[in-house]
Amino acid sequence: APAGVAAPDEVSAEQVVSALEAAFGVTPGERRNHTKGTCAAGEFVGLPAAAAWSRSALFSGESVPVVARFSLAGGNPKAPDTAKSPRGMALEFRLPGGGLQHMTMLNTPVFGAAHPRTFLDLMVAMKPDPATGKPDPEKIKAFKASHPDNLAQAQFLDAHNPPPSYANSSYFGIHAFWFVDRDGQTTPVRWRFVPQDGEQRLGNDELASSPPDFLERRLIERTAQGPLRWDMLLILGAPGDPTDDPTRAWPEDRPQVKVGTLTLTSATPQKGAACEKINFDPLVMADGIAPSDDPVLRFRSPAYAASFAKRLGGQ
Ligand code: HEM
Repeated sequence: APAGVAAPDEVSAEQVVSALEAAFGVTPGERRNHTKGTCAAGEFVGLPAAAAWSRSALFSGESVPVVARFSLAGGNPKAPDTAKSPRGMALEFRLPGGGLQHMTMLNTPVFGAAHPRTFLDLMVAMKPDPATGKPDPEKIKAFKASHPDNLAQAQFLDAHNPPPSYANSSYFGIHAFWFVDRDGQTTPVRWRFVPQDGEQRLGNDELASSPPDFLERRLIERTAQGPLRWDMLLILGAPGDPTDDPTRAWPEDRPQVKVGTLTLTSATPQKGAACEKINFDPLVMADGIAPSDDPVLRFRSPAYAASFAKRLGGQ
């Protein structure tokens, strides 16, 4: 970059967390992003056939306890459950021997930023205009025009209404990761969790008529009725597939293999529950799964740490 101009990735975690705070305000003691959420718990059973690609203890075939958190994107603790924004599913797998594996996913197949700079610029553009209390449409327009890497996720969110329940959505790992087998051979992969309850979306009429809060209640009711399951699908990358760009999907014809099933058996409001004080940093990984060189994946870790440190300190 020319002198005095920041290179695309010269963005600090503190800058991004400050921009989230300016865009959404601060709820003391709470997450700076994905503030509204619900805890859940259950187990994951991996398929031993996945050992062909990963030696992770996830795929031993034994039951692995899971602490989960579902959420709405953004720092608004009162975000309406009809908002056409991403929904999150964060999983902490508690492996035998004490190891941890995190998967922190969204219900969009791609992300809205190829670099941390794009995410920062979006948060800056979303800061409410003091005159209206709302983001300035001109600033959003200018952001979109100057950040084409935001387009794919924005188009997906535009074209797909949100789900009526957290239980009726797929969740995508979005980034590429490396699976590492027993011999140290690596395979580029992506993954998604597909609901056995089926994918559903609110109709436009329901979008207009639904109350602001229904996701938490429906998840609690659904898990009280019986086990709630997602299949974990592994998508195998081919040579040349991008592993460093979360805004670009891989071709649809890549092999998809079922590698396990997540079962959730309970859900509770987040206050005081097990998921509340977890930092679902996606770089918390156990042996057998490794991060790609995706700059957004790498940046998430310090950003989550900055938010986590503040909220643990009561800020
Ligand atoms: C530049 C990119 C990103 C930044 C700066 C960012 C920032 C953050 C921050 C600060 C938090 C709150 C952390 C905490 O206090 O515990 C958060 C939560 C979350 N993020 Fe991101 N994020 C980014 C990209 C992504 C991507 C690509 C995904 C999905 C693939 C994602 C999914 C989530 C989810 C699901 C949560 C809620 C986790 C929980 O329930 O605790 N984020 N993000």
